[in-house]
Amino acid sequence: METSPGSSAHERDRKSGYHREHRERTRSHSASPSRFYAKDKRSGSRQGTRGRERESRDSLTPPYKQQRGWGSPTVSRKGGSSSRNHGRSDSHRKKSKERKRRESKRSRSRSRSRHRSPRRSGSSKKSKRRNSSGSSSSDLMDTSLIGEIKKKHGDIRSSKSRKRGKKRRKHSSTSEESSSGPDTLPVHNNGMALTAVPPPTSFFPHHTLPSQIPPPPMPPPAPPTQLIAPPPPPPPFGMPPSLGPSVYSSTTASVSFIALPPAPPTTTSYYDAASSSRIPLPLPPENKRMQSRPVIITRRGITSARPADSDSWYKTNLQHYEMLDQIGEGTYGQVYKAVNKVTGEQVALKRVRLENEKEGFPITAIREIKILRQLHHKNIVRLMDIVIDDISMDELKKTRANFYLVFEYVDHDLIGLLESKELVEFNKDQICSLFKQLLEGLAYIHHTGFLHRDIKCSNILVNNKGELKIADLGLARLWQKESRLYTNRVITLWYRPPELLLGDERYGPAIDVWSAGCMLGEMFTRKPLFNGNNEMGQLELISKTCGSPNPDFWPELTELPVWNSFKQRRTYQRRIREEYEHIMPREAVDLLDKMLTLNPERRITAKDALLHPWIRNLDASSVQPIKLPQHQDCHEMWSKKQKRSARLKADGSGGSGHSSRATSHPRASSASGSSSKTNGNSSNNHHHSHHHASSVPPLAVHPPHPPPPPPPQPPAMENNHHVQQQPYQPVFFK
Ligand SMILES: Nc1ncnc2c1ncn2[C@@H]1O[C@H](COP(=O)(O)OP(=O)(O)OP(=O)(O)O)[C@@H](O)[C@H]1O
Repeated sequence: METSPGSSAHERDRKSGYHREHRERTRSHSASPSRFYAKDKRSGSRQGTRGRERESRDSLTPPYKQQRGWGSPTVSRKGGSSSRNHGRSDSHRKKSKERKRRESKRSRSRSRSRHRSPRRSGSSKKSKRRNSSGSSSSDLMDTSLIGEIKKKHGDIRSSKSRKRGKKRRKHSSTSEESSSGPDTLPVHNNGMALTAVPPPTSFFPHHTLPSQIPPPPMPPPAPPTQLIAPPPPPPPFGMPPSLGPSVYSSTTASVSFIALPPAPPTTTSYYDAASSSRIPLPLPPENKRMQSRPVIITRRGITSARPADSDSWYKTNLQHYEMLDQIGEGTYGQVYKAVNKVTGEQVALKRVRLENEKEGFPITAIREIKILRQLHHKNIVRLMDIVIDDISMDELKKTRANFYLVFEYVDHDLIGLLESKELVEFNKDQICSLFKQLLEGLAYIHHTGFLHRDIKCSNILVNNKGELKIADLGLARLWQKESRLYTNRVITLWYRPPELLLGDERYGPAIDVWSAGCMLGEMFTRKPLFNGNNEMGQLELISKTCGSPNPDFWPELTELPVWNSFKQRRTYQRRIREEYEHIMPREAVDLLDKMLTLNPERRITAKDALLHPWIRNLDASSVQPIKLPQHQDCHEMWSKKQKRSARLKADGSGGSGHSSRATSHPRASSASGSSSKTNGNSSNNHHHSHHHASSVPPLAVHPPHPPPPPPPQPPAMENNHHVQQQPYQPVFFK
């Protein structure tokens, strides 16, 4: 696989990515977090804290898939032919002994020559090559946006090469024609190329099997195909997948086929950076699209195939969404609340800034897309689509199109809730319930072979039903024990574990467990456990509560790069229990103690934490639903604005001083109060008439909601989380 260790991509990573990463790391090693944040916000990437750009395009295919041949069902043609031979010799055995001997001799030599025949092996190779002609292996693995668009919309080669392809196909058999081209692309399973088992013809009556493949033996009479759902009529333009594909399952095959309803033709086009032009994307004929693009779902493991709804990707553009509010300021762009104009479904649009043309699409965004497409879990935010601006050629010459990741919308983030003390209260069972969901999502991420590397309260989303979703996988990466060094400049400082602070580059899932442990304490105290200003300060704070790092119980400590230069003012004893026993239930403190173990080798895993008595003994039926503010979405950005305006009021300065930064943009004042709760519930609400056309700049037109009384914040909280000090950026949508 292109991304597996030892492959060329991996080698490239090692040679270029790692060295670049290492150089940059040494250059910026001692930057303080405040510098990181400032730099982050200026440059659009949190390099200092998170090292997003430093890591090379690493393997994003989890090892559990690589090792177990995930989703790669293959048909053994050999098996078919050899069984035919057996059948034939069986029939001859019944005849005279002499004849049988001669016949079996002949059959043996025939079978030998069949295996040796260069023509046959050549043709089989050729057929493989031909089969992949419509989609070369690189094409198959091409999960780039353009690659995806190609797959989605068919062949976008130049007309010249199309003609060439046509000529070539003329000489080949009809079956070859049917096996090449965009409508017969081998199927992807989460970015993995799959050798698709040819579906029984009953699934796709018009599907022509390739003639160069020797006819398979007659299968044993299969039980009739079970129709689970009849194919629905084609959805209207832009209608999302909720209308769903029809699922056919075969009890004989190890795969299921999802026959997707024919999608209506669209007029999508894409911007080709090389030619600086907008290229229309031709679509394959409607009838072909349904028949020959089965999605294969393997029956094993946690993750199945790409979600069926990914088939609707790239069929919409920004015009399908109505922007409502800005809800977050991300590393590579703003996050907006929006609504799908057709379905009324609320979504979060994460804008991908393409500031530097040379750098192209940010690697963090590519990572987030690739990884999220492989993770399907109720506690991980769902990536639904990727859309681009729909702008004219003239506009494109002057500016650049924006990409938007379309996520399911989640009403609140945890930091927004924790900081809204007047609005939200949690009891210990509710905290336990939320934390259990966090552990479930995290255990899943680790089980699939990834590290999140940025677990913190603002990346944990909670909807009005009390469901928790882990978000922001821009820093996540595939992890393989002992495989290579990783940058230690990941995880926001306050949630960063001691091994990373001491320069460890061979870390593992334990880093996320530490961050989650910090969150557990924070959910009870409503303030960060360790809010250091720099790495050494952070270590000092950790040591005060968790005890000083000591090689006696952490032998690998002496091998860590920073250990020798790490001078502590004094030696601290561990006092987690003393500090938290009066705030948290005793069992929760015990779990906290295990999660905040200094030695990562001894730290509890997410999976084991789920078995901890505090989590395991939670009686879900006795947990009262959390009373979440239905009238107000609580996100970090909103919360910061509340604090800022409270401070302004307290100062009585009325907008002078640094606060003028926050309102410097003409739209900022209306925007700042406009974290409007437009639709009450989180999903599938039909948008109300007061939503405005997307051609109107959304931030300017929404009447601000009356903000709740600003919570009085202790001064210590002011620097707790990333304060988004930047003024709103004006955004104009077509
Ligand atoms: N699906 C979503 N639904 C609702 N709000 C969201 C969603 N995704 C993100 N947000 C909000 O936007 C904020 C920033 O999003 P996110 O963390 O994904 O962006 P980022 O670029 O990675 O930011 P950061 O640099 O802070 O990690 C989140 O803290 C959250 O408040």
